[in-house]
Amino acid sequence: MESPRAADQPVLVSRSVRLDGERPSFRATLNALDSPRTVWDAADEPTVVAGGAAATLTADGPNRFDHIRQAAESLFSSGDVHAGTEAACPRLFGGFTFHADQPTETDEPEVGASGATVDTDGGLTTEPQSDDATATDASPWAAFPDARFVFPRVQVTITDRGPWLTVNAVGPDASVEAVETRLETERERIESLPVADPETPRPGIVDRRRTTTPESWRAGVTAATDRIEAGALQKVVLAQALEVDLAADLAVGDILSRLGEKYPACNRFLIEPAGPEPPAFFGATPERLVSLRGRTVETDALAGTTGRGETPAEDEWLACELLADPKNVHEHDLVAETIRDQLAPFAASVSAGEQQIKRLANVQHIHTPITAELAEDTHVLSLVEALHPTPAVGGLPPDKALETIRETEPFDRGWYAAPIGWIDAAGNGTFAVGLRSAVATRRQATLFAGVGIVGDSDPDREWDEVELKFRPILDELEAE
Ligand SMILES: C=C(O[C@@H]1C=C(C(=O)O)C=C[C@H]1O)C(=O)O
Repeated sequence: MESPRAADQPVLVSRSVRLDGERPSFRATLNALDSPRTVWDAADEPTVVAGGAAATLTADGPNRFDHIRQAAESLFSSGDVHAGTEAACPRLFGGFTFHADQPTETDEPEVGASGATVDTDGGLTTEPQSDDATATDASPWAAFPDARFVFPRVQVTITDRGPWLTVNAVGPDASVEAVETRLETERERIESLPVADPETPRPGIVDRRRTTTPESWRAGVTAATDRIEAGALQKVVLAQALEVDLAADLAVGDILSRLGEKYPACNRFLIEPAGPEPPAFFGATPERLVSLRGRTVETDALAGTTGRGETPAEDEWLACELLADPKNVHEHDLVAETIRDQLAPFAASVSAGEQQIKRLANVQHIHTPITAELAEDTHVLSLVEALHPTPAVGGLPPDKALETIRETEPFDRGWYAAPIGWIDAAGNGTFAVGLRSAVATRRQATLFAGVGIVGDSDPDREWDEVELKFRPILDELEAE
């Protein structure tokens, strides 16, 4: 049964089926899917592993959130969807750059009425879409536009009650019959994947280049604290990049699988642009930007950091010291207050929980959970736009902080510290902040880590905090 379609409108067809047998291995599933691949694994949500692009939405510039929202609404409005369970419903996965006006090097296919570029696969072909960027481009972000969302061709959703498979198609040639046939072949393929398979060893690092020397870091932090003391700025988050050459090929499935074991409270993600050997942006971030279900919003203020102890008693001591430290509490309070202010125009009510400790394998953070009930129906991307960047990754006031970041950091943040997540047809979604992350090609990775600077920040202690925040990814790249 086909839905009516306008001749000039892309049509979306989506079908899902429950997979039988034991859940296939995460790595085997990821490795079996075509690029561009997506991984999304957030607390209290089903894990999604997806591949291929039935449609790709891209947008540039300061209005990128709005352009993607409009393009997504238009895409989903043409839907002929049978999902079987809510978790298997078709979704768009992607993200944004940190700054609004990155130079981009994408192809320019047809531009949709929304201002976003909508590129469909015209049905169910298996040709990879073309992007010009290759591993030899100077910026690791050359293949990442200001905003990019992929509507996957194949989506495997692992729920508490078992795995589901979704197959999507978009375009004038998309047909229910072709999608149902593909659903059957993909089901056979995924069900026959191994439930366990051997991991490859960590690749090892042969060379590393830090963007920032200890001297230039000290100078940058001191210039920022001078600005704060002069009253022009309250807080700024300064970051560093670390570029490493790998001794063996990067196996992103293995890295994500180990990150999941070591950082179970974090949100794992993988985003690939298109191309035969696309770069990958991946990580395990502790920070949720926002999640929206209906009119209920959940978010987190996460800022203020200390290390882990050698013993549970030392951990506890460090946590108590962190919660009593005026510098870290000030840094945290600025974030929590700003998030509440940013949500206020949308909300009938906003409430913040108790300050608590979020304890990860490498660090401990101060964490305040924040919830809100919206006054009216709102798309998750409108909230993303209002919240990004929070002072946990930008600063206060936002304009002065962004100016300081641009003047100080000698590299492009790209998608680091920016919103990464998913949206569905109803405008629900979850977005994380792309931290504890790297952008990598087969033999090279660039890692990012930043710290909040307030008036009494000490450059050397902040340097040590950057080191701790590189650890999650660095540990997975260094040979044992
Ligand atoms: C900027 C980063 O982390 C952010 C900064 C923190 C801080 O300054 O204490 C803590 C958590 C994050 O909000 C990063 O991990 O790169």
